[in-house]
Amino acid sequence: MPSIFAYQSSEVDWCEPNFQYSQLVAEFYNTFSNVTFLIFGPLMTFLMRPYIQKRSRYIYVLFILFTITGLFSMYFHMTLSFLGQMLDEITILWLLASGYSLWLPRCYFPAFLGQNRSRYISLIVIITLVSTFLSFLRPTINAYALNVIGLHIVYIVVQEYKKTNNKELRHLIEVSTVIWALAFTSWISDRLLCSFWQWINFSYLHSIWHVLISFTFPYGIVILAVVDSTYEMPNKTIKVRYWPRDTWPMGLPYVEMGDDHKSC
Ligand SMILES: CCCCCCCC/C=C\CCCCCCCC(=O)N[C@@H](CO)[C@H](O)/C=C/CCCCCCCCCCCCC
Ligand SMILES: [Ca+2]
Ligand SMILES: [Zn+2]
Repeated sequence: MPSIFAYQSSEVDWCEPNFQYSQLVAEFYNTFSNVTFLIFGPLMTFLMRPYIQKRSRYIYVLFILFTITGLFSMYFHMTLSFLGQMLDEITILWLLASGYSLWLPRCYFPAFLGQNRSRYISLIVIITLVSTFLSFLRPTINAYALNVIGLHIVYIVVQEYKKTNNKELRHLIEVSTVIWALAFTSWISDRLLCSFWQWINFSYLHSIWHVLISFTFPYGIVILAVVDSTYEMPNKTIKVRYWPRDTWPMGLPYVEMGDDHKSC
């Protein structure tokens, strides 16, 4: 049985041919396309610092987990090791769990919790701990299970789209849903249609997934922060801004929070 550190000890191998450019890096494009995680994580932490300090310092954990996901994903694609796979997937699991704990609106809580966030967070921690252990049983299905959680997040976002008249929020949801759909299509077709992509000599869909899914992070965070503010902080104003300039046709969304009262 190979060591968990050994190159190619994972049962999962992506469509990109291995060791094409270096003996050290198994999947070159899949490894370096994670660089956007290393940029967006620290950048979003910096841009959203005033919001985080007013809302909850636990949000720092989410941004740190996002950046670590990029590092572990690089390590996984560089080595295709079992350790790399598990570090990558377990970090994503805890990243999603932190997002659910912080921002899931209370109306989506299971009825037996009675809208109590502390009890809900305890439930999320228990489910995530159990899932962490279960992930070692059938490691090949972990990534599919994580995408099912991703589908649930999209479902919630679409429900909020139906409820709101806020044009800015609707725009953010439209853009992020398109980016997520393109990302997911790239991920699944890399998994299921690899022989076709190799036949046309284009086996880089998983690296396209990395770039697109890293863009859904700032969008997802901003959408959830805006939705959360309407439920949890109705007397605070929250403003969506874009980096590097609000006036540019494309940019990274982030939020600023004012402390002025909406109703006086
Ligand atoms: C109410 C819930 C709030 C949760 C908010 C969290 C928002 C998170 C947004 C993005 C996180 C992306 C993390 C992706 C990590 C990619 C690393 C990777 O590529 N790993 C692969 C192997 O290298 C692995 O096979 C991938 C597994 C699937 C991961 C599924 C992630 C689902 C993300 C769903 C984002 C939905 C955004 C919705 C916007 C409309
Ligand atoms: Ca490969
Ligand atoms: Zn990957």
